[in-house]
Amino acid sequence: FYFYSAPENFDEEMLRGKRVIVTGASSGIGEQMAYHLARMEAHLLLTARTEAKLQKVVERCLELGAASARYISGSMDSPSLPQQLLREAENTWGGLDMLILNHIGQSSFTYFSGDVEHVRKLMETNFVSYVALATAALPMLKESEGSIVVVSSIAGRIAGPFTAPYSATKFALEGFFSSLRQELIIDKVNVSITLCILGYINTESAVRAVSHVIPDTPAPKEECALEIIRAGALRHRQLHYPARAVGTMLLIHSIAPELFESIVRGSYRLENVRRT
Ligand SMILES: NC(=O)C1=CN([C@@H]2O[C@H](COP(=O)(O)OP(=O)(O)OC[C@H]3O[C@@H](n4cnc5c(N)ncnc54)[C@H](OP(=O)(O)O)[C@@H]3O)[C@@H](O)[C@H]2O)C=CC1
Ligand SMILES: CC(C)CCC[C@@H](C)[C@H]1CC[C@H]2[C@@H]3C(=O)C=C4C[C@@H](O)CC[C@]4(C)[C@H]3CC[C@]12C
Repeated sequence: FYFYSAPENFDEEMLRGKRVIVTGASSGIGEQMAYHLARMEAHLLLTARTEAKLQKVVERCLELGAASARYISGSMDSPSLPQQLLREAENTWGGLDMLILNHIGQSSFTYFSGDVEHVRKLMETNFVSYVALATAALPMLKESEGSIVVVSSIAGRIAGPFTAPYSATKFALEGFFSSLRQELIIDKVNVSITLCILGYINTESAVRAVSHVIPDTPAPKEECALEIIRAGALRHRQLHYPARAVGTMLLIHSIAPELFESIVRGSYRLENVRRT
């Protein structure tokens, strides 16, 4: 389960002075990752659409001890932003050590409405932009023997109802980055790729989207963010968080998929699913 040349133990010092890009850093797990990295004295380049929120996150990062912190705002459905971001890293740092791909476009937890245009756009935001960012970052990551961290979901491994477009984008990520990882190994390029398989996390947007349907208690975003950074720094190929819940779901699904799916459907408050 470990990428070659993986260090054994995590030490927060590993991130000190490292040059890190975090996408989707204005809220949720991305914001929490920025705060952890700031505490660890990393150099930060953050991105999301909302400038006012990014400004506040950058301020807080500087208070927490970031070696430096700046942001570029913009939408990842625009094809120019990935290049712009990596150019900024090159110009200000002359390199990059870690690329954390975390942003997602808005999607609602409901029956597939038939909106194909939404699927096209979500693919662009949640998947194609990840490919574009990784592609633009690879030359610098090769040079630094750095890391790519891809934040995905259990919904990118096992599809439940009400997440059809979102699940599709997350399944795509695993296909692309698992293939790319092997090409890097064949080419003896020491850039690690960590895929994060997350369960339900207590970010504002997730709780708002699903708490009326899913009665489970979500896991804490702060711990989740730290585990993602840890897995990336240790060059692990995969992270399950929360480990026990995600591990159990994957295991049961692999043994008895139909039974698993019916248990999931049975646990939802279906009468509360909004039909729009
Ligand atoms: N929370 C959960 O239960 C789970 C989350 N995950 C994964 O974790 C990651 C983070 O999720 P979470 O923290 O909950 O999400 P949030 O909704 O809290 O954060 C999403 C981030 O992406 C940004 N964003 C939204 N639209 C765009 C866009 N078009 N272009 C660029 N940035 C955009 C948002 O900022 P802004 O609006 O300012 O652009 C925000 O910073 C995602 O990859 C998600 O799939 C996986 C499993 C479960
Ligand atoms: C294998 C699964 C069928 C088991 C059920 C686990 C459920 C409870 C968990 C696992 C993954 C979770 C979703 C997720 O990954 C990300 C988002 C995006 C966010 O904007 C809105 C919430 C949403 C849809 C989460 C909703 C809750 C999900 C389905």
